[in-house]
Amino acid sequence: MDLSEIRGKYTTKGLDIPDLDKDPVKQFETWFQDAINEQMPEPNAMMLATVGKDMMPSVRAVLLKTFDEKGFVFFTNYKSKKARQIEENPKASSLFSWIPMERQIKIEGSIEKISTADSLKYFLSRPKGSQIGAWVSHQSSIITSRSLLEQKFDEIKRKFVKGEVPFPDFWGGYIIKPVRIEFWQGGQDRLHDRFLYEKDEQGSWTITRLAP
Ligand SMILES: Cc1cc2nc3c(=O)[nH]c(=O)nc-3n(C[C@H](O)[C@H](O)[C@H](O)COP(=O)(O)O)c2cc1C
Repeated sequence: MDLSEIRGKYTTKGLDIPDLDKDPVKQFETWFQDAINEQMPEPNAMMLATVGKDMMPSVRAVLLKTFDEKGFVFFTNYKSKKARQIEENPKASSLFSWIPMERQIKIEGSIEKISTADSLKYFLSRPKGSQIGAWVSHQSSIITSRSLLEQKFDEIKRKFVKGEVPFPDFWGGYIIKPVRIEFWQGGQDRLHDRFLYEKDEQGSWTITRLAP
């Protein structure tokens, strides 16, 4: 299959430093709101890359659930492959790719578990089916069939038919604390705009333009 002629045309007009907020989290919020307004499917889906001690990178989608000056939070299974990699090497890179808008945002930083209290708060806000789902799946382990998964779901559903689904201690949130955030916007003739925010030792952000 020859893919050499597949090539998008980027048309967005140029972007400059004065167009950007000095605070990358505010800039992220503006672009995130644009992605919602433009009805991007699952606008909060981000690709999360982690690398364990074997140095082999691994990437997968997760859903961003909150963000603020402290960082970017998603939820997952604390026994998954990504959790093991994070334990071995608490650094992550994540990517929001809103290609129909000719935009991407890359976030890099350290990563750590959020507090159990915050994970619990979010767990309680989830629909019961998702709460049960968290119990069913030993995420990233090998399973022999889908029917086993469905059986387990039914079993757990029956078990917790009355009352609340207990909070699994192997499930919760991670926060990426960014040190670098890059905003990319496509431009004509591959003259894309790239702006890199970097956090200095004092915690202030500097912005530089990168070659596309
Ligand atoms: C759009 C989308 C959103 C996802 N969101 C999450 C999520 O928020 N948390 C999660 O653990 N897995 C999520 N997944 C599944 C992950 O991509 C992945 O399969 C799973 O977390 C296991 O990854 P690991 O084996 O690398 O740990 C999502 C998948 C897709 C396609």
